[in-house]
Amino acid sequence: MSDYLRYTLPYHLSLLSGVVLGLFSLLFVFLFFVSNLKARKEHASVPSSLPWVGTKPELFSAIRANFRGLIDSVNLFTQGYRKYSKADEIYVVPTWTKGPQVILPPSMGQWLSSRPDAILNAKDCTFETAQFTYTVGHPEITSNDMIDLLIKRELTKKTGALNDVILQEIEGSMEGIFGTDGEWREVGVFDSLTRTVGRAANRIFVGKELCSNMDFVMAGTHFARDISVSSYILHLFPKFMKPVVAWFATIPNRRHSGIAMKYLKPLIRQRIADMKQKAADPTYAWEEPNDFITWMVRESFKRNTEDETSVYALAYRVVLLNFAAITTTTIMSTNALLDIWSSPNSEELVAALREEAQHVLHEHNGEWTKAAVAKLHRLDSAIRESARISGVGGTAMARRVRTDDGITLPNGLVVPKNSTVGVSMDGLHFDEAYYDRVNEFDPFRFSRPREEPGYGDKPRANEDLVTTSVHWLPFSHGIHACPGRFFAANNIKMILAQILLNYDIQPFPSRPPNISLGDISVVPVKATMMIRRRNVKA
Ligand code: HEM
Repeated sequence: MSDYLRYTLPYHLSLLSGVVLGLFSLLFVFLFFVSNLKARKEHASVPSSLPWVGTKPELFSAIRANFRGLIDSVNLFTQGYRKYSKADEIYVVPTWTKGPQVILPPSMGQWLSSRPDAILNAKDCTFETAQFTYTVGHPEITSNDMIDLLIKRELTKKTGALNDVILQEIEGSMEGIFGTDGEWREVGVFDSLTRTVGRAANRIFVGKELCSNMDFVMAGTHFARDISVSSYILHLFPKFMKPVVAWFATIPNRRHSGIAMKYLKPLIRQRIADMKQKAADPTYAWEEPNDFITWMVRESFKRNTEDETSVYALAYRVVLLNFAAITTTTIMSTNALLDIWSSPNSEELVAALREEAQHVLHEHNGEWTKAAVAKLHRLDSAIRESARISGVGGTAMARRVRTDDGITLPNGLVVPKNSTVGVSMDGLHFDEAYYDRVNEFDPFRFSRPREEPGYGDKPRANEDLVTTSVHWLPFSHGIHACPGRFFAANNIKMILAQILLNYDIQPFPSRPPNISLGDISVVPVKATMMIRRRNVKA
């Protein structure tokens, strides 16, 4: 028998590999057909009078156009902007994750930014793009108001007042990763900033003990990455196949959110118990931490549904908060660091930024108070300019039409229910009508006017990092402008100021390029930098 097996094994193996290959080929062809049908249906929902970019009369034209939207979207958005937006016309871009995007010209930006959710919905769009139903689940938690409310009512109001504890975490993280001995080290830019941003923000989200636990912090950021990856896969499939595909595609999502939940649940259970005991007995020897968990538990005491009060639901909200906060902040920090240290005159630029940080810190007795961070005008401008030139691109202010009869745009065109409308971020960020020398990274573009004599007397639009406009859109604009931007901007400025004050980075010979993926531009996550401590610690 064993001789027979040995003799026939190669034959059986080749037969098996043939069958497997055949099955995969069949699956591929099936997917291609099904995806093309799905894409055709989506494309047909857009008013036929509108011009498209990125489509051609060719076999399987719909799925091939979407594929072009996956690999070449920056180019498509820019082409469309130059040809149509500049002529005040509307155009359509095929995308992989959002379906066809109806792109409005700048003249309709302000109108778009102020439409109420009942007509043009922001969350419908985010949820569909990231396939929240499958990648995140828990619709009762994701569509609840508690996170947005607490960011606006608590986090933003306290931003600045908690900088002393945030600084401790920034310093602790940097000393651990960059060293204190003055030796040059090669470290990943994105990785080191993820850890620092994650630890600093989580100091305010979950408190001192958990924020420096990298198993927890990295699980949160991996969960954010898992959501993107699994959503890209799911966009390939028609609705009826998604539940099955999602079960496999979201295995990492469940694993990483599970790790974060493992740490969060006991913390929240204990906080609820302590807060209840303190309320019942004011002499109870326990001091309430000033963090997001405390604010959230306090808010949950006013609510009465399971989705707003259970330990699970509250813990899951913190996972979602990490999803919204950490990778976004890390991307903006990474772009700013790469743009500053790759600029042609980076030595002078770094010297000017460092001089500002030293001067401001000295003026504020060595403390990064709210007022001190607000005075970092040059650094603020450099980050804002980096977000303009290296921003994520794609569709900004993307909104889904909610109303059954569709929506009538300002030019009279009716766009049907479930279409997605928005504006082109890169088109606007690179439009000469709003910015001079659009392709140049001009770090002091926004701070230069402030340093001119007599600036105080000039009536000028405020152009700080947190100020959104229809032509500066990294945080979006209007009723859904990112509520976390005050906290994010505060932390990015403190992180970069600490690097300027305490570390040397070797300038990059050229800017490690961002890559275009889906309808966005992604930072080079593998780029490394040479960094050393300046003021060596004993
Ligand atoms: C540099 C960092 C960040 C960037 C670039 C960013 C960007 C954005 C963008 C583009 C939106 C979509 C707005 C729209 O639909 O028009 C958004 C929404 C949101 N962001 Fe941020 N964000 C950042 C940091 C944060 C942080 C730190 C938090 C939490 C503390 C946060 C919480 C949220 C929430 C809750 C929403 C949903 C708001 C709504 O639907 O009304 N973000 N953000």
